[in-house]
Amino acid sequence: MIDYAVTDPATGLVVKRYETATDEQIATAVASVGQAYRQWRLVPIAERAAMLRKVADRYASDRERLAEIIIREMGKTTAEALGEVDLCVSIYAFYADNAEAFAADKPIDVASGSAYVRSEPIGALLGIMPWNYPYYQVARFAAPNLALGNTMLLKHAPSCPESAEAIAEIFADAGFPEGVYVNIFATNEQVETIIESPVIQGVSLTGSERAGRAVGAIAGREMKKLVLELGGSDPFIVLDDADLDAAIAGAVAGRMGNAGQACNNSKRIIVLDAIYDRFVEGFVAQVQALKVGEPREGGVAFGPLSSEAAAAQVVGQVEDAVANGATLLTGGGRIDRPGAYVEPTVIADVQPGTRAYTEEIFGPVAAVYRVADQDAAIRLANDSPYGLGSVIFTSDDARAQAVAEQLEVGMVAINAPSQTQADLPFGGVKSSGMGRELGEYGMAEFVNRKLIRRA
Ligand SMILES: O=CCCCC(=O)O
Repeated sequence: MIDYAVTDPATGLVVKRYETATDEQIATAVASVGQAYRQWRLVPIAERAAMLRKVADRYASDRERLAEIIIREMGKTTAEALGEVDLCVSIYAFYADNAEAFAADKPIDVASGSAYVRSEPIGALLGIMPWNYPYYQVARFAAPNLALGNTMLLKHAPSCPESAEAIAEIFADAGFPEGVYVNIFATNEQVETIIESPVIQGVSLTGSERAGRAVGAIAGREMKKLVLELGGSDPFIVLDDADLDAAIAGAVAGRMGNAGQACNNSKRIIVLDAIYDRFVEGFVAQVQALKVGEPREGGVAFGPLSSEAAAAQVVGQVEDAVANGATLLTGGGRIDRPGAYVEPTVIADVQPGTRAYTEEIFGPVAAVYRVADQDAAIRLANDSPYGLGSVIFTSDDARAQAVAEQLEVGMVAINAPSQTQADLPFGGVKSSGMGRELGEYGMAEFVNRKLIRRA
């Protein structure tokens, strides 16, 4: 049985417990999103967009209170929590401004007669979202799909029930009719039943590869459209002509943001031999200088990890790496204080075939790799089951372009750490998932592109 509860990772104390839904409540919720869809799809898109604008305004006006909820739920720093709320403002505003244009009819040139494609919603959807960005993960699924006319059930992470309720309340206050956005505290068994329901036409999951495979298997069996945004072990490639200071600062920010708990953190720092020693010296010094502490304290780089289990898992992965030939350059352990704190860590010499080489490490641990040249960097970058994002630092744009074209990933950032924007598509290939969120592409997944032609 999943236990929905807020447990403050800075103290380990349970703040509040929530009731898991009964099977009857789930059945009612499924029926309600199915019924609401019939009306919601007929509401003019401009009216749906206007409601999203109200959602954006509410995130903006309530940002401190909303930020405090996620600090308590998963230990994010105040600055990062406020940053996440602001990102949500931009996402809801982006779809409020652009949904109508994205959904406009698309004429097709035909030899005879006329034809166009109309973008229609497909029905009620299920969203399954994780704890690492409790508001933002929901926003990038909900905003484009509500604008398009789909309705949705939202199953949030068991550790995020307070933010899950806050999100549902914001939609209700913004005027979304009952049944258009419905939060559910569901079990995994109930999730399977929901996907099996003929009411549900699609599933979007952001989370672990394991969860993605489990939900994907059910959705595949039931022939439900699927978007998966899973893990990553993003390469951060530093070529020998890179601006070293910028690359070091970018690698620290790209790896340690959100305490290293983002799918698109730069988890593997791949550095050309010619500058490796200088890079590592500067990188380790900056990682050691990071202040880790109570998430509400000014100047902290990060607070605790999301839970005791998360901290134990990360430290276990580092210990396993070191036991299998990796070198610990700094950190590697728990911080001696109550709460799920882990030291900022750098490891080198990670051996192919070991867990740290292939697994995603979801915490403040950077693995640095020395490679002989650009081709070796590309080979190593692609030697991963994942293919989400990537970063290239070089002062030669032609080299950046050549490397970008050879990386097996969904996103490439040149001379800057990965940064999410409402208007840019987000997603990966290989075990990082399928489909795209954000930008125009984010409204192009759960859509019926209906052809209408005339003789
Ligand atoms: O875990 C994935 C979160 C993505 C964070 C981002 O978009 O920056």
